[in-house]
Amino acid sequence: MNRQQIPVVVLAGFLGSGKTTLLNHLLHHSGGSRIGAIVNDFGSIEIDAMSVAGQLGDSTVSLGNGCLCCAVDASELDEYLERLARPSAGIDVIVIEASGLAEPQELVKMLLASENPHIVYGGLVEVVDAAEFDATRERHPEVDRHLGIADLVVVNKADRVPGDERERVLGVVRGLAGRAAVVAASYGRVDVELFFDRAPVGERVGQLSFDDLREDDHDGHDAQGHDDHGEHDGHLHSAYESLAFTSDVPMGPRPLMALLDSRPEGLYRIKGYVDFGTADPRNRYEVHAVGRFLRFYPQPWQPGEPRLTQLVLIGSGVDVPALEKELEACREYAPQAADERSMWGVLRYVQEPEEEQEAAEDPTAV
Ligand SMILES: Nc1nc2c(ncn2[C@@H]2O[C@H](COP(=O)(O)OP(=O)(O)OP(=O)(O)O)[C@@H](O)[C@H]2O)c(=O)[nH]1
Repeated sequence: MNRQQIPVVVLAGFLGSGKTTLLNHLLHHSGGSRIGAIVNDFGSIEIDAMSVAGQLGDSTVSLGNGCLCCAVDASELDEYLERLARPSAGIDVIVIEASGLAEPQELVKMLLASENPHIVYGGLVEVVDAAEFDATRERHPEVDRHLGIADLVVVNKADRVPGDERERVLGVVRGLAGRAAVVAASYGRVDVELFFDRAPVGERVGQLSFDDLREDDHDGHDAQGHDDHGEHDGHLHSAYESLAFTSDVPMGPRPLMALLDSRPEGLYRIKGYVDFGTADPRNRYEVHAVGRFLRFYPQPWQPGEPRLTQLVLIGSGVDVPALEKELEACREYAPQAADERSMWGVLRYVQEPEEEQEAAEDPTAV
């Protein structure tokens, strides 16, 4: 193999399965290897890019708003690959984190079609949420097809399911994944070597059915700049809408929790950062909802950091204008005098750091 060629690994998986968590794990455990990352967010606020930015400086680039699989042409992707693959960047491997609604075969196809001599397709890694696996397959049978073209499947969130259930899910995934390696993980903690030293790439690509990669060809709409991707029939994201919400007025913890606690079933994914203003002036609250799972992660505001709430909400069959109005109604223009009880509803969803650490380190959980 040409040693100059940098492998480009596609990291895919349904909404909230743990792609960004896994990417951060790789970045923290890359040893002497330098990783370049391309992050493709579905919503127009680049939450994923923000949560990996800072770790990589100029070796992270963000392809925001819209699924990469529906880019009109691959030129923007090529441009980023070109930038990261330049010898002066000193990068050893490039990871593309696809949006949770992207069609992986479209991305693989783009990489195979790339004329950049410095890169080589490095395989498809699919992340699966063990706790949501059955429900996701039920709604989206096409997920089976995604697993069928993967080179490595990470069955993540092993800590969230009991041992026998984990074995059952692993068995089903192995059946669907063909010859791909299948590993269980918690918080994306996979062996980094396994991730980068994927099976001989040329051989694997040769086994991908070209028809498989070609099917779903579309007429080239530009998804960039639109939050509504309804025109890409057959693609996972065709049934999803997203809302990007930004506010420089703090959010009232009580109304926001009332909204989140009664969120409709279809509102599958929420991510971003919340400013609760005087209710907790020291911390911003990173928030993640995946299905019925909801978690807040308080983090101190950095000096000079603009106090903003930035949320991306992704769902199917959601009344987006109504949701936006409800969020707007949570803004707190005239904060009450400090009332620590107002945060109780939020704190129910804050996990003790030790608890999370234990779950991640528990050898029986992986
Ligand atoms: N319990 C548990 N939670 C996890 C694990 N991995 C990720 N999470 C949590 O799941 C939520 C979503 O994780 P992300 O890494 O943002 O998922 P993602 O696939 O990048 O999400 P999208 O980009 O929106 O598709 C976050 O709250 C994570 O902390 C895990 O192994 N166990």
